[in-house]
Amino acid sequence: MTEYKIALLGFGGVNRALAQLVAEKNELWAEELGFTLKIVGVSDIFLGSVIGKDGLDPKKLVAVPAAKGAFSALENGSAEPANETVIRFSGADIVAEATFTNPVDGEPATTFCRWALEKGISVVTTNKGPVALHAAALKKLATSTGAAFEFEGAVMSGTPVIRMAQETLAGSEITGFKGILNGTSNFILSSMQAGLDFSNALAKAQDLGYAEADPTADVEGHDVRLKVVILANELLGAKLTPNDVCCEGISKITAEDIQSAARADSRWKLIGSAQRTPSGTVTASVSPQLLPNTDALAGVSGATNAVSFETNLLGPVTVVGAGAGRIETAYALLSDIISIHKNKIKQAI
Ligand SMILES: NC(=O)C1=CN([C@@H]2O[C@H](COP(=O)(O)OP(=O)(O)OC[C@H]3O[C@@H](n4cnc5c(N)ncnc54)[C@H](O)[C@@H]3O)[C@@H](O)[C@H]2O)C=CC1
Ligand SMILES: N[C@@H](CC=O)C(=O)O
Repeated sequence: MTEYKIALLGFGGVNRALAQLVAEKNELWAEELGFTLKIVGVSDIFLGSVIGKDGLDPKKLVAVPAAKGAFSALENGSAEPANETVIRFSGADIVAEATFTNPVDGEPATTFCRWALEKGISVVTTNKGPVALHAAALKKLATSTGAAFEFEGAVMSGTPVIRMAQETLAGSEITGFKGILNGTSNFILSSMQAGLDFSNALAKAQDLGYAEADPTADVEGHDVRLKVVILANELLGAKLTPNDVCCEGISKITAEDIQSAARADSRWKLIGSAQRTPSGTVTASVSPQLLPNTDALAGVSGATNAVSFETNLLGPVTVVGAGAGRIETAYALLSDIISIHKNKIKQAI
C-alpha cells in the first residue's frame, strides 16, 4: 500500500478539513484509491508548528483550538511557525499549501511552493496567488525536479474544472468561457434576494468558511479576476496577468437593484469571462451582469458556482458545483493527490 507523507502549510478552514478527512477516510482511501495519507508536519503563522516524522494524529490536530500558538500544546509542538523547516525537513512527499491568497504578488505562498519543488517535493495548492501569477515558473521548476505542481482547488473549489477541461475536453477547441466563479459573492446575492442585508449575508459566508481572509477580494471581484486569469492561461493558452482583466465587483448592488431585477424576472450575477478573439488574443473581464431567469447561470444559487465553456466541436459545456467550502476545497487537494498517484503508477508501468 502506498503511503504519502504530507505537510500542511496553513491550518485554517481548508487544511483543517483535509486533516479531518485523513482522520475519517484513510481506510476507505486505502481500499478505493490505493493509498493512505500520513501528516508529518504542519505550520501556521497563527497556530505555530509541529513535526512528527512518524505521523501526527490527525484527530489531535483537528481538535487544536483556533488560538494563537495553540500547537505548543501538542507533543513536539511550538507556538512559532516553521514554514521552511516543515517544508524542507519534515520528510514530506507532498506539501498541501493552503495559506492566504495574496493577489498582488502571490507571496509568501509562491516561495513556499518553490522551497518544496526545488527539493523534488510535490505541491498541491488551493491558493490562487501562486497559480495566477507564477504558474509557468512553478510548473517549469516542478518539471526540472520531477515533482508535481497541482492546483485544481484554485478554481471552483473541489468541483473538477481545470483538469476536467484539460483532460476530457482536449481537442474540443475551447474558445472561451463564462461563469459564476466566487462562492461568497454568489451566496451574498442569493441571500439578499431572500431578504438578508449585505453585511449579514457576508458574515454568514465568513462563518461558513467561504470568504477570503480579506473579503474585499470576494465582493470587489478580485478573487474572480485571479480565477479568470488561471482558466484563460491554463485552457485558452493565454498569458494574462490580473492587470489585463477589467474588474468590477458586487459591492454597489443594492437591495433595491435585486428586488427590481426580480420584478423583471432577472437576477444579478457576478460573471467572469474570457474569449479568444479572431486575431488569437484573449480578452477577459469580471463584472456584475443582469441575467434573465431563463439563463442557466441565473439559477445557480448560494455558494454553488458554474462555468460554461464554449467549444467549437461540442458547443457549450457547463460544469456546476461547489464554489467554496472547507471540506469541498479539501477535496480538491485530495483530487490533486489522486492525480499525482495515478501519474506515479503510469510512470512505473
Ligand atoms: N475556503 C474556501 O472555500 C476556499 C479557499 N481557497 C483558498 O485556499 C486557501 C486557504 O483557504 P482557507 O483555509 O479557507 O483560509 P483560512 O484563512 O481559513 O486559512 C489560512 C491559514 O493560513 C495561515 N497563514 C496565513 N499566512 C501564513 C503564512 N505566511 N505562513 C503560515 N501560515 C499562514 C492562517 O493563519 C490561516 O490559519 C486560501 O488561499 C484561499 O483563497 C480556495 C478555494 C476555496
Ligand atoms: N472566497 C472564495 C473561496 C474559493 O475560492 C469564494 O468565495 O469563492
